[in-house]
Amino acid sequence: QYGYTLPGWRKYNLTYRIINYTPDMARAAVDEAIQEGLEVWSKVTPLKFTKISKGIADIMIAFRTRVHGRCPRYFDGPLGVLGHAFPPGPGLGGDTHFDEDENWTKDGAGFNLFLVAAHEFGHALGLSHSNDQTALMFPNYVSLDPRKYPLSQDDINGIQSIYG
Ligand SMILES: O=C1CC=C(NS(=O)(=O)c2ccc(-c3ccccc3)cc2)CC1=O
Ligand SMILES: [Zn+2]
Repeated sequence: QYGYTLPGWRKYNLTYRIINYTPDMARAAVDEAIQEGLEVWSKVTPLKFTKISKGIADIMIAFRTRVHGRCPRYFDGPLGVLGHAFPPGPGLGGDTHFDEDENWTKDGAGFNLFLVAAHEFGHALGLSHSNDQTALMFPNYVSLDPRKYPLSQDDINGIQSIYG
């Protein structure tokens, strides 16, 4: 069960923009992993996500290493933290960064971008971590088959408590 949920976005139509691409995967595979990571959540809420290719999106997505830009959180090189996302809000709110020092993949090798993205987008939408070990919002990465990796009831309860 969730400890707490942060206030969510006060709108259902959200935009996202992929600022840069990891060299680990084909661009189309990154686009697909991100889109599917967002669809995990839009399937169970009224949320709609629209991809834009310039300007400021609600959810700005980037691959970064170590200290990066004006981001208050840093990455730690290979392994360790894989990504971070900021809770809903203006500016940095909703922005999601992935650690470029990881090996991003679309299958079981390295870290599966779809899986980590789905988890991070949970944070970008206002969810905290779940203590339900079958939940997508569980704090530890599990490399289950990403396509059959359904949301747990705990994830659904959490997101619907914000955007029901
Ligand atoms: O707020 C935080 C702080 C630390 C994090 N650690 S992580 O980047 O190594 C990470 C851990 C687990 C996942 C994950 C959990 C369940 C399913 C898929 C991914 C994703 C990223 C991830 C995160 O979102
Ligand atoms: Zn960052």
